[in-house]
Amino acid sequence: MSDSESRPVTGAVPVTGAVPVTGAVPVTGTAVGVLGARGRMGSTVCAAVEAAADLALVAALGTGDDRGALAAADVVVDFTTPDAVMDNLRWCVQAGKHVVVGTTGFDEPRLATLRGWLAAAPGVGVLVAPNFGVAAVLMMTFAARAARFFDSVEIIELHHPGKADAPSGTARRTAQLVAAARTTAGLPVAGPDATTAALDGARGARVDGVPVHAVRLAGLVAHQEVLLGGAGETLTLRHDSYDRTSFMPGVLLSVRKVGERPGLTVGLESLLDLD
Ligand SMILES: NC(=O)C1=CN([C@@H]2O[C@H](COP(=O)(O)OP(=O)(O)OC[C@H]3O[C@@H](n4cnc5c(N)ncnc54)[C@H](O)[C@@H]3O)[C@@H](O)[C@H]2O)C=CC1
Ligand SMILES: O=C(O)C1=N[C@H](C(=O)O)C[C@H](O)C1
Repeated sequence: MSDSESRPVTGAVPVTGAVPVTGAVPVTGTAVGVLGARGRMGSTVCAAVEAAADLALVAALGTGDDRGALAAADVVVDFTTPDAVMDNLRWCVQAGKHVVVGTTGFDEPRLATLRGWLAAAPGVGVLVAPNFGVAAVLMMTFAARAARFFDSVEIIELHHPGKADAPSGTARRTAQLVAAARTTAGLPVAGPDATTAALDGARGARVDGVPVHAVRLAGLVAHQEVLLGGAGETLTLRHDSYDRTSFMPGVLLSVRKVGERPGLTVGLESLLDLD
């Protein structure tokens, strides 16, 4: 969503640009700043923070706003773009801010860079999660556990047409988890496939060897199917986010916990006590 399509956030703090708290308003609870505050996710996060009794929204920033307005924040939440997020992260870590990152685009080189910045900022915590939906995390976890019992696995991710990237961060992470589980079990990552694709892309893209297919369709929000197939049977794990409020419990949990976890945490599952 462009900033010109910004939507209002209801609550005490009008989110029409940088919203610094100058000290005149006493802040109770954890002070939260949001980057990407006028986007689809950022605006939803602002509303969720404002509705939480133990959190206070102290800055809501979009493209071009001065990050200095984050001075009052204990925790910064970033839902911007894969192009913008690393610069934001470097700024926040150097400023000593804990960060919760929902923005996608994190590969190993990016995570390594982030670890390097964090090594120079002891005590600062950053949590990066490709999906804050609890059901989505469960779907990824179940997929990894199921992967070794089947011959084949493929992933279909389906999203709204405004999504900037493909494949989704969730699909990438799912494929990585599935591939790792199959490798650990001594199985080939890719299932049997005798097809010669007549057109590039007809068989999707491979992420760590797992075929991933991306659909962009009006009316959708965020959805994923993991298809697992064996002798005479299949298992389909499907997750649907029908509304962006589905991500808010995970975002707020992360905001509350990130300060207790110095260094880098990847994935919401680290906070969910899954075995
Ligand atoms: N981890 C999760 O659970 C979820 C992650 N996402 C990811 O979050 C990201 C954002 O998604 P949407 O909100 O749908 O996109 P969006 O396009 O609606 O919002 C992004 C906003 O960030 C702003 N922005 C760009 N650069 C900025 C900067 N340097 N500083 C401040 N603001 C900046 C843009 O102007 C825009 O308003 C994407 O990477 C998406 O894949 C989306 C949904 C859930
Ligand atoms: O852009 C989105 O909308 C979403 N992005 C994340 C991703 O790429 O996995 C999470 C969710 O799928 C929604």
